[in-house]
Amino acid sequence: MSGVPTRIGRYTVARELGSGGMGEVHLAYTPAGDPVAVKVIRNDKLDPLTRARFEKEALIARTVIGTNRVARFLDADPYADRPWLAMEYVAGRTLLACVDGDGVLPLPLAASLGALLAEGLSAVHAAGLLHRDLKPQNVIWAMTAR
Ligand SMILES: Nc1ncnc2c1ncn2[C@@H]1O[C@H](COP(=O)(O)OP(=O)(O)OP(=O)(O)O)[C@@H](O)[C@H]1O
Repeated sequence: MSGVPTRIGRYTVARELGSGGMGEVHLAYTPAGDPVAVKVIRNDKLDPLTRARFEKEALIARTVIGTNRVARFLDADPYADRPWLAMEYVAGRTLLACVDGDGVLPLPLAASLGALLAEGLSAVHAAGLLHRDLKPQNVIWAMTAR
């Protein structure tokens, strides 16, 4: 973890789940012990432009509704020293890990997955947000039915 505090907002950080161009995503827990995923802007991305983009995304993310194909927005502080956004933790494997581990998806499964992704993306677009980075690392095959 690059200088990430052990507490972010009311959440206790447990471990890093992954990282991307703008931030790191951590598994953290609420005071009640429920898991959440908290995205924090990377130390080297605290420039005004990235902050402004993150602020806009956090504002819009709370308006994504009507789908359980997108991790639910919970809370955010885009004005913190290290701006953060908390969302529902989705336990499972990324699509990349599934394909790397198990091989290419059978066609009917790939087609169903495409339909589910389109459902999630259309809810994101309806909220006025462009994903801009849909890739197998960002698709999580949830362990439990949703
Ligand atoms: N809600 C979540 N629940 C569980 N794991 C998650 C969640 N969100 C992200 N992750 C994990 O964290 C990794 C990094 O996510 P992140 O959103 O930072 O990816 P990115 O799109 O590459 O980043 P960026 O938007 O900064 O370019 C994902 O590949 C996934 O494994």
